[in-house]
Amino acid sequence: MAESLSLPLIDLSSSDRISTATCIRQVLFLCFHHPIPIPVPACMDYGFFYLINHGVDDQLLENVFDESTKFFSLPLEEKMKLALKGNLGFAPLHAENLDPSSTTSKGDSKETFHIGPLQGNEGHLNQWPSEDLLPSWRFVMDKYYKQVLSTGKKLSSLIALALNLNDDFFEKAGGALNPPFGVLRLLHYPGEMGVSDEVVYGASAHSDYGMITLLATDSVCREKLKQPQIWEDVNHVKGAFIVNLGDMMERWSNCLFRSTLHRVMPIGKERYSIAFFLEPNKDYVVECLPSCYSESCPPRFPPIRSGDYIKDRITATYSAS
Ligand SMILES: O=C(O)CCC(=O)C(=O)O
Ligand SMILES: [Fe+2]
Repeated sequence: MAESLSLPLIDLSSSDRISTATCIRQVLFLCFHHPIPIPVPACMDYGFFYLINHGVDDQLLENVFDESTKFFSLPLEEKMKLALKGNLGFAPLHAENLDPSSTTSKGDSKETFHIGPLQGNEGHLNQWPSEDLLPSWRFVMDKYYKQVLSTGKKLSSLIALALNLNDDFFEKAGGALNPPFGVLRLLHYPGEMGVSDEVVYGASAHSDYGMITLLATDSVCREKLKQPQIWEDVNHVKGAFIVNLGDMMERWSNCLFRSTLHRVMPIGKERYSIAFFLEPNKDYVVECLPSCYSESCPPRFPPIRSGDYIKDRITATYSAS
């Protein structure tokens, strides 16, 4: 049985930004691997936190869940009209395997829908269900995308502070989020348990690829950096996002901050969740942040174009199944 975990709460509306950033630093600090020691209270060593007072309307979030339920209830044939193109649109059950190293060839037991940037060069690439079928879909998704993007950008300024950078580093000085690249991902898990001793994952073990993930759901699991591995349930807290960092952020921060492995197990009933992945624009070159290396702790990774890094990771998850 997985243990249940209560994560630290980060209040995005707090006026004490320095204390909030310090708390974020404690939560995300990768104390196991980094040579620069920071005292971390054991209870903070999670890599995930709840984000409250984040500015996204509760009602809007509910509307997104409703629209998502309506979409995934459509006949497969209808959904396949919007099949993934350039990683945007619908991916059916078992199309993706989030753990390409696993021997489970069936792929994850979930279906997804991706919405990318609404404006700019990429804006026209999104696929939208027909208005006859889902008249409110586009309006609701559009509004949610904008609100959650704004939340992600505010959070990025706290993460910058937590990394001893100016709070506008990601938006202005570094230019990574100017413009940002965000992907809204709707997920539906049918909850099938598999037969006999076959292992079925809703989402197999993975860490996210990008910078910051904001997740709205009822539960998710994460793995401790501990042997033997212990999986613990992360409970749903009403009105809070579950936040974790992706591998790009770990790399960017020279492993000062961590991404954390997590997975979703089928529970025998349907489940919906809504993830938002915030990433730098595709042309941004991700190289060790100025505050994250020193003579004794040089950069561990070569610079890489954000778009190339994400593309390689996505290709691996769809080709493995
Ligand atoms: O559905 C969830 O709770 C988690 C989904 C997830 O980890 C992902 O899409 O990367
Ligand atoms: Fe994930």
